[in-house]
Amino acid sequence: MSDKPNSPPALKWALDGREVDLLHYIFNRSDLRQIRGNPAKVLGAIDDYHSQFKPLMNVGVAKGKFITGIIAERKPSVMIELGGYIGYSAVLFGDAIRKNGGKQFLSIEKNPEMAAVATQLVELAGLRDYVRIIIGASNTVLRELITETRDIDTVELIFIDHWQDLYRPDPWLLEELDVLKPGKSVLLADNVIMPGAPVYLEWIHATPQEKKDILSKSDVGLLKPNPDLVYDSRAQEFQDTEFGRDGVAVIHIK
Ligand SMILES: C[S@@+](CC[C@H](N)C(=O)[O-])C[C@H]1O[C@@H](n2cnc3c(N)ncnc32)[C@H](O)[C@@H]1O
Repeated sequence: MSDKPNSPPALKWALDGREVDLLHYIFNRSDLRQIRGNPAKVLGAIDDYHSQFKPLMNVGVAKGKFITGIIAERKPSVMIELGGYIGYSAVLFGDAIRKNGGKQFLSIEKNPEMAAVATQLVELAGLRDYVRIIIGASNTVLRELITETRDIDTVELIFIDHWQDLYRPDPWLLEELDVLKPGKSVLLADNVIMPGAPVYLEWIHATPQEKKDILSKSDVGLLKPNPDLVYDSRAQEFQDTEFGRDGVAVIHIK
C-alpha cells in the first residue's frame, strides 16, 4: 500500500511535498516578523521559494499584475476563484479586493492539503477577514454557494484556474444557475495558451446555433448549459511568465 493511501498521487510538478516544504521555508525565514501581516512580502517569499527551490504552479507576477488591474477597474464586492493551490492568487487578489473596497475573495480548492497550506499563508498575510478558502470540488461548492447558502446571486468576477477539463463544465453550471449577467459578470480563464483550453474557448466563441450543435455532440451529463448566452472574449498574452508564454482570457457577457 502507498505510504499516503488517502492522498492524490504526486505529479511531476506538484503535490510531491513541496507545498508543505514551502511552509517550512517561510515560517523559518529570519524576516518572518516583517512578512507577517504584509501580503506583498508573503508573495515575495513564495516567489523566492519558486526561484530557489522548486517551481509552484502560481499565477505569478505578470498575470497577477494584469488581474489586479482588472480588480481595481471593476471593484467587485465578491470575487471567486476555482483552484486555489497554495494560496498565491488568494493572497494577491484577496489583498486587491480589500484595497478596492470589496468584501470577500472566495477560493475553492479541492485538495485539503493545499487548502491547509493556503489557509496558513492567508492568515500570515493578515487577510483572514477577506479571504475564505473553501475545501471542495468546484462544481459542488459553486452549487452550494448559489442555491443553498445563497452567498452568490450574480458572478461579478471569477478566476478559472483549476484543471483544463473543468473549464467548460463549471461555466456551464454557472449558465444553468443563471448567475452570469450582461454588463455585470466577467470571467477570467488562466492558461489559455499554455497548456491551452481549446474546448472552452470554442464554446466562448460559438454562436447560439454552433453551441446547439456542440451540445448535440457532447456529453453534458445532468448540466443544462445555455446556448443563447453570447460571450465577448479577448486573450491577453504574456511572453515571459514563470512558465513561458501564456495567456488569460477576459470574457464578458453580451
Ligand atoms: C493551477 S493551480 C491553482 C493556482 C492558484 N490559482 C494560484 O494562482 O496561486 C490548480 C489547482 O486546482 C485545484 N483543483 C483541481 N480540480 C479542482 C476542482 N474540481 N475543484 C477545486 N479545485 C480543483 C488543484 O488541486 C490545484 O491546487
